[in-house]
Amino acid sequence: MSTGSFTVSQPLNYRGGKRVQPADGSGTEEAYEPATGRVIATFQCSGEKEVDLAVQSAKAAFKIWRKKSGMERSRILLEAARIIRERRDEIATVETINNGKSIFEAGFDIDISWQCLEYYAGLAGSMAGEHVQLPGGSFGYTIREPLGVCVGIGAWNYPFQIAVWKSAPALACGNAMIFKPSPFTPVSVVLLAEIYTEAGVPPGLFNVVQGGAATGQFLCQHRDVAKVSFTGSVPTGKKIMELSSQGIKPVTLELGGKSPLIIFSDCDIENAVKGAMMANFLTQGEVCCNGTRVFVQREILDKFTEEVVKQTQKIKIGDPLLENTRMGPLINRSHLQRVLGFIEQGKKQGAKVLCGGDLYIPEDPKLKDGYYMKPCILGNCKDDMTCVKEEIFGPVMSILPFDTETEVLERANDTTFGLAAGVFTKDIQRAHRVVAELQAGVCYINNYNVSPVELPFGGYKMSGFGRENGRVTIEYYSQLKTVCVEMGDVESVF
Ligand SMILES: NC(=O)C1=CN([C@@H]2O[C@H](COP(=O)(O)OP(=O)(O)OC[C@H]3O[C@@H](n4cnc5c(N)ncnc54)[C@H](O)[C@@H]3O)[C@@H](O)[C@H]2O)C=CC1
Ligand SMILES: C[N+](C)(C)CCCC(=O)O
Repeated sequence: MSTGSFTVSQPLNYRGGKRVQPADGSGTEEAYEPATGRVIATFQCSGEKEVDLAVQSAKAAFKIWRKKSGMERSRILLEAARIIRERRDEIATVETINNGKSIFEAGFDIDISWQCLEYYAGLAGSMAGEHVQLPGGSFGYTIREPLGVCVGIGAWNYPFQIAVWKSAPALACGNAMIFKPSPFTPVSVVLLAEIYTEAGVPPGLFNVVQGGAATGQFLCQHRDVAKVSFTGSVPTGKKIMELSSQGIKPVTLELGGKSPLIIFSDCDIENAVKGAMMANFLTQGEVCCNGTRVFVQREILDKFTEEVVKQTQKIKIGDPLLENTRMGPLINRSHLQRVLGFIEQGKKQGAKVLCGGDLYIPEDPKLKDGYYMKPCILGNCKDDMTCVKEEIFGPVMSILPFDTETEVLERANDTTFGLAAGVFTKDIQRAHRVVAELQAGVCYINNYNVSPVELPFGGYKMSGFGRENGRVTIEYYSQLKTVCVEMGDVESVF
């Protein structure tokens, strides 16, 4: 498969165990191949009727699935994990074509996806409640039950992985799921739906509806939807919470961030430079938990800056399907313009471009309409600059000098976001002391942006609530039933 040649299989909705044309529509959308700017799919957004059909189909599948034992569900999810592992390169290729991230990186996203399925398959058999002894031989017990039909709404930066992070725990707990990907990246999640069917889930257990805001709203408002798990921006997160509140539906919100990465002068500089690059340049910087505010202790500011600029300039940009490419195009033209706009504004406010920050035109003529830019490092940054305060969602690192631990903690926490944070130091007491003060849901010590599926992921403050991955996520996809058992006679008040 080479860039510019991929054909998308249609239709892109998936219901009742097969691809379907939506029963009704609310407009059409186009999906692009960011590497070339080519339209790869035109598709209809699902209307209210199609959303309802998807919900009815999921309800029917839920009736079958919830009756299966945890071990039965586990076996099917393990089979799905095995198929994903087997088709890793093919799925990664589709992800790269539709998202633009390098094939090298997309492969890791697919690895994390099958690992996530294996992890929740492992937990499916041990979902259990408690037994509580009460006076007089009476007792109570709790049962952890699925919620029903859950909705997943995803962003475009990790299309396949986001769909798995939501569906693996949902299905493991015995729920059904309807997933709506971002209209920018409609393609890979349909492969996931087909894989679930091949692995043996009942038809309708995992349905896909395509569309944008209107389709998303129909899903959140549907009376038979029990829960909504959302990954995306803060403004949309607020709307989803509002819509879901009408039906008292629980929500999980994985929203944006402007995370701090604190580099102390006693760190291992080589690792800190690698960490800062991991914190800023994966998926062209379009990562919610990126550590874009890089605070560097003044003693090592020059040395660190020189090295991180040197390494950033070496990043190989270009055709994302080539094995040695490390940075592909951004998601679309308007997002590219928005990211470049942040850099322009930063310059006006006094930031200094230390490298990159402009368009990149690859030599290969077929890539000339792609959305490439050179990764950017901004020096001379101040805390109140727009580029330091707002989420850019592109390959732009801001370097901010600091002097003391107390000062840097104050500045690091001075944001409405709270998704992630990182610290590089060799002083282990300081590392834990700093982490204890950081207002962030995910903290890294001496690394950044690794995401083992065994660990919970999610934000503090306006970065959202609820968690994905880790054992705790079982609680977000299940509800607790209490059963009180009387072993004696009823002592009535009346
Ligand atoms: N915390 C996390 O795990 C992640 C957070 N993000 C955040 O996502 C943002 C970028 O992703 P985008 O796709 O541009 O975000 P977005 O908020 O525009 O869209 C996200 C999803 O919500 C849908 N949507 C939009 N309006 C809706 C409405 N009124 N009702 C229901 N659904 C609606 C979209 O179609 C899309 O599927 C960034 O702010 C980023 O930080 C992205 C990835 C991971
Ligand atoms: C995999 N990781 C940690 C780099 C990013 C995951 C969160 C996201 O979907 O942006």
